[in-house]
Amino acid sequence: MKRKTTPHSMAETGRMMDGLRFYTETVESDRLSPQAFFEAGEMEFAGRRFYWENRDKTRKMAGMGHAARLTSKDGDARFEDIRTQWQRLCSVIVKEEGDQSPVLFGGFSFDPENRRESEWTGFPAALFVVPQIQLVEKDGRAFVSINLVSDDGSAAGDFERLRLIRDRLIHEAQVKERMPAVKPDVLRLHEYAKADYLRAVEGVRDGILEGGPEKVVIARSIGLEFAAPVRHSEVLEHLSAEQQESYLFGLENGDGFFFGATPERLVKMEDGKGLTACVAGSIRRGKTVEEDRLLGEGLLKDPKNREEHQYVVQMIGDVFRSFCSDVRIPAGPRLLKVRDIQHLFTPVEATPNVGTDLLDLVQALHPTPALGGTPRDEALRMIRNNEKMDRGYYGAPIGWMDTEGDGEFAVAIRSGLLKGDRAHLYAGGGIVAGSVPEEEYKETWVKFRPMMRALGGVLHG
Ligand SMILES: C=C(O[C@@H]1C=C(C(=O)O)C=C[C@H]1O)C(=O)O
Ligand SMILES: [Mg+2]
Repeated sequence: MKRKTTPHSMAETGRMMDGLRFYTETVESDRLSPQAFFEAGEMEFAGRRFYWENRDKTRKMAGMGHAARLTSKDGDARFEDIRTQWQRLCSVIVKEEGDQSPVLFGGFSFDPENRRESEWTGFPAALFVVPQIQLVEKDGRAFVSINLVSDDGSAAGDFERLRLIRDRLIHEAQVKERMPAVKPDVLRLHEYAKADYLRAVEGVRDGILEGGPEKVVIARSIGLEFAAPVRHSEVLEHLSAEQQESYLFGLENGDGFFFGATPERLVKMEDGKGLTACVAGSIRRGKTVEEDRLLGEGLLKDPKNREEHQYVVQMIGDVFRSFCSDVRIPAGPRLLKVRDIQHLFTPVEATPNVGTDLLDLVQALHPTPALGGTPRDEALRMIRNNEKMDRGYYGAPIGWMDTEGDGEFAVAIRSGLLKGDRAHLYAGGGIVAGSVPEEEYKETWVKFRPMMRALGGVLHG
């Protein structure tokens, strides 16, 4: 491991003693499991960690501590608020050749206009963090960075302290016996307001039939109570073993841990390319190869599911055409099969216009009709009026950005909020004219399966 003795360019910049500086320093490490690293940070950084894996597993990240915590309470300006704060930090970065870009990781709430009191108290309209210690695994190589924001030139001592912690975390992640991951002991399952959910689906469907919006996504939540507080690293370990075709995310915010395994990309920016995906329309996996194939083929041909899907393709296409050139969308969907469910899937690629950044696309896309509906504003009003819950960060963008403008956001579905020995899990579905409430109810059970499986709950659907 390479070890620098001078805090990079701090020697020069430190002397200025004025103004904000954003220091970063990277070492490359071998043999480092990002999950073991996350777990190693439990004592020191509980409540201030995050975890991320993309779907193709070319990038895994663990973050500990907050070099900076960027938030916004303002529903309308939240994207701009985060962009402004991040750009300010990026403009004072002190970084040498070989240092990796620091990352900003976090998420947005689904609907900042939802003002219900809920389990989401303490999660602002936007919450992003720059970790003090960041592990990025890219194409199999592990880079550990220290990030430090300072405005009084006294960073050197803090840097030394963080180097010691970094080395200890690396060492623990490499050599310490990991605690065996066991499934939590579930005491109780709460099905909140099933009747309310069925009524909401029916009411929304009738509204659609009477000439209201064309599609509205209605969700519900269930609760689990455990015999003991559940360790966050264990949840991630189960999810990553069980949901290999999905993004994996975990964001700690004090005593809350928002986690999930989602198959749905919202948008990725890399090397001047913009990538997004339409994921909507669902059926369970078959018990045999043959049944699975038949279910998949049935899904591809099913008019109700094709309709759910098509609204998403239309809207995402419109957004991409207005922000990008060279937009490529396949003529029809294919299947996306993950452990517990199969979806209709249409990937989209384009070249973002000069001046369009990742947050522009996140803002314009959220929520797509995969989680909101068509037309968007009318659908959001119907969700607010019919869903008896607060989605919090469920269904909203979660992801990361670097200082170069690259990054990726996923749609935070197949997710839950864990607080000690309690968890809230969330799932919904796209309601269109042809939706049948009991069928939609069953579909939500299929979508609860990834979280239920990871948390030791009984699987339905
Ligand atoms: C709303 C969810 O998923 C969305 C709804 C789908 C559907 O109704 O077919 C499929 C994928 C997602 O677009 C969820 O998982 O909670
Ligand atoms: Mg559906």
